[in-house]
Amino acid sequence: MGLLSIIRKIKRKEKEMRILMVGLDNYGKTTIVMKMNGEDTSVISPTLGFNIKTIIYEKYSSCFSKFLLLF
Ligand SMILES: Nc1nc2c(ncn2[C@@H]2O[C@H](COP(=O)(O)OP(=O)(O)OP(=O)(O)O)[C@@H](O)[C@H]2O)c(=O)[nH]1
Ligand SMILES: [Mg+2]
Repeated sequence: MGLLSIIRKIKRKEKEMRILMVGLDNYGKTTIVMKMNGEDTSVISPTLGFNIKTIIYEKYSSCFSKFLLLF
């Protein structure tokens, strides 16, 4: 069994989902992620660069990322 198949097997067991959130500035991406995580959303500042967050929801752990796209 190769290393890649071992990693795939572990990931399948963990039921990990990776979600990439991309959108225009000031569209509420961070607010959605913070609300889902039960965090206070009264003071939110613009995300600089990108942000990676892990949320444990029941058996699932989700990873949210925001990427800065450069053209
Ligand atoms: N009225 C209203 N305001 C919202 C809503 N969702 C977010 N906001 C506000 O919109 C502003 C921007 O929200 P953010 O969550 O920082 O948006 P973002 O997409 O992460 O922005 P960047 O990090 O700059 O890309 C904040 O002041 C929020 O309070 C909504 O559903 N309704
Ligand atoms: Mg943000």
